[in-house]
Amino acid sequence: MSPTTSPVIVVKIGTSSLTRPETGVLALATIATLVEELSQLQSLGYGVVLVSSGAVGVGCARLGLTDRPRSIALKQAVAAVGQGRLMRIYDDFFTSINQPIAQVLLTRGDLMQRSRYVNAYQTFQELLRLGVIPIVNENDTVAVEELKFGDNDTLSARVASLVGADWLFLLTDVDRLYSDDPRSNPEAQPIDWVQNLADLDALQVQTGKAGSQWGTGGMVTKLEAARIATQSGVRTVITEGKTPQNLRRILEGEALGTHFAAQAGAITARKRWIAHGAIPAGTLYLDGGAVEALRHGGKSLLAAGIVAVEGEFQRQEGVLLCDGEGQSVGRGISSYGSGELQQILGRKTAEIMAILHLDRPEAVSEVVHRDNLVLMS
Ligand SMILES: Nc1ncnc2c1ncn2[C@@H]1O[C@H](COP(=O)(O)OP(=O)(O)O)[C@@H](O)[C@H]1O
Ligand SMILES: N[C@@H](CCC(=O)OP(=O)(O)O)C(=O)O
Repeated sequence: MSPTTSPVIVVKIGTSSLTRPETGVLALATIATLVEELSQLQSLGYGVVLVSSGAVGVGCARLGLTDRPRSIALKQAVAAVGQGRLMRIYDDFFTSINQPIAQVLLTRGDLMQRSRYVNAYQTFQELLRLGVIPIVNENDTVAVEELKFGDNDTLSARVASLVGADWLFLLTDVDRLYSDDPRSNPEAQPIDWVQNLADLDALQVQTGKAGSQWGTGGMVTKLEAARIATQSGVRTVITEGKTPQNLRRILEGEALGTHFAAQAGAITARKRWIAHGAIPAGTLYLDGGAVEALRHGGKSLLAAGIVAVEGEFQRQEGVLLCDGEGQSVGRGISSYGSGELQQILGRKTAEIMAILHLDRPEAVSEVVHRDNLVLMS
């Protein structure tokens, strides 16, 4: 895969910024300004990807529904109405300033298999090379529960990870992250810089549960998005959507919004797929020695260090790695299926040879090779 060399930014805008909360009517001035800003960034040499919510909100407004649909079928039908309207509006605005756009609708399953992930990557690369701004949303109308992103914050983070973006901007209806929901707690303190997401636990940041009336996930999913993106080496910013001019000001160095530092040691494209594309099909529980060998010894995972295997999976499927307390250690691709692993867990090479009827020690593989392993906490 040969990546584009220009810096790439992924900008996610939520329903709460695209529509007026009281009426659900489109915030046309915001959309027009966003369109102008993104086109200018594109002409300044940035690769630009827009992740836009709004299909459900716009669909509801079109159909005169005043509440967000609860049933899955109604939501999927409403999204089908709204997505077309949304793209029509974007296309009108972008076309009036000669900026080509593309619609990319994804479901979680599209990033799951390595071949589909690489395919999606190549499509984005071509679009960026052609000077097109891809506009991404979840394919809400056909997404099934098990293969859904569920919210566009984490979708945008996975897209940023997929395309190897430099920046992810999460545009919302608050100007930054606060120590608590500023709508319900006027004492909430602004947070400008997050070096490491673990720092937020120390600061006891409260995120509530839901978002605004039309939003999905609120701040919880934005923090999850920041975790996914920063682990992939993408600097992430939460800032307000009603002033899209802030994007350029931030790129020029102004301290606006909440910034999350990209984590050191950015991982390769293949490891980004292992970490954020592949869906783990099972869990391997490791003993203390194995956790230590992975975290500090730079080693591959051997069967001897596995104490339990959960789930059913085939060779070359993704697995979660956890310590004895069930805390996440990382993710990897297993060289063995779950059936074989149940037979060889805790065993040494000579025993594995006998159990699997192998004739030489070299035929015994590491369970997760170092190249197929991503450490995460
Ligand atoms: N700690 C916090 N800091 C800032 N906003 C918060 C916090 N906790 C909860 N929120 C809420 O998150 C909302 C934004 O999420 P959401 O409605 O899902 O927006 P969007 O549609 O942009 O995704 C804000 O309106 C705010 O009320
Ligand atoms: N895919 C859905 C958006 C889901 C979502 O995350 O919404 P939001 O919290 O407004 O970004 C839609 O287009 O309505």
